[in-house]
Amino acid sequence: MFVPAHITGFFSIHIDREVLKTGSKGAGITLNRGVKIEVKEGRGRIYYNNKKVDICPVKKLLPENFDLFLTSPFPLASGLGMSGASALGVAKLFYNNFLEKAHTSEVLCGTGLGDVIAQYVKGFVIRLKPGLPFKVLKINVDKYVVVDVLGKMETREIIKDNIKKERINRVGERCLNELLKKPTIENFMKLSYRFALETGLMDDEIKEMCKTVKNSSQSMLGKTFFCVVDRDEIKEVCSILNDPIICKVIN
Ligand SMILES: Nc1ncnc2c1ncn2[C@@H]1O[C@H](COP(=O)(O)OP(=O)(O)O)[C@@H](O)[C@H]1O
Ligand SMILES: CC(C)(COP(=O)(O)O)[C@@H](O)C(=O)O
Repeated sequence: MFVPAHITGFFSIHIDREVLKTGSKGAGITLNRGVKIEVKEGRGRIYYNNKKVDICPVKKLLPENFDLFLTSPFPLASGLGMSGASALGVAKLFYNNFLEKAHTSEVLCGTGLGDVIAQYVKGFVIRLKPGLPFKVLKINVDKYVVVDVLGKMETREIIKDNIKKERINRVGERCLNELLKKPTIENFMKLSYRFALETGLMDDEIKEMCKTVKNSSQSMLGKTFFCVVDRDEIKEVCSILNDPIICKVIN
């Protein structure tokens, strides 16, 4: 079982009394790299790249008589939707209503708001309303994405902070309105960079990297640089990055 990574460029947070209706609006891209999911009979243990871990949304979904083995080129908490991908993958294996189960577990754990929906839809995904049933604009793009993970950021700490949430929502709503006027991947990247700066979430090191690479920003919510490039730009971009991972948008 494979579930794609998802990079959110910008978003706004929408909490509803009903968990299913809780989620985010915003935009992001799904990648041809993500999480490989395998299960064996066991005792409810979760392994991520062979290391025993506790991933809240996955724990809520994994039956106690199975062990779960997750493999990914991306670390957890790097803003690439690894928690959402892991939850969606496990839900697909054990539940008919897998989308609702995965979305609900992410929301209840505070580890995600819209990743699961984007990872289900794939492509360049503009989320027009929070939660389920989803309402999205899906755009297929033929682009490469180069990712450079510089560190970690715990999603839960950010989306549960009311001061940060206010800034995220004010800037995120504005970015969505702007993107809908011109729904191109280039405009998405420009607005993602603006979002990272104006919310104060932009890491200084990533800000410097973005000055040298066009169509680049920081993945939300993580300390991860990403840029959208054409094939003939890959070599030059990789030459200035620390540990580049080359992906493609998966449609
Ligand atoms: N070594 C680890 N580093 C970061 N998160 C971890 C680790 N082990 C388990 N976790 C859990 O993984 C989940 C990461 O979720 P999140 O911050 O949304 O990351 P992502 O951006 O990859 O989706 C959290 O539930 C966190 O507690
Ligand atoms: C941005 C975020 C709230 C978190 O994403 P991640 O850190 O990758 O779990 C995402 O779920 C979204 O709603 O767009």
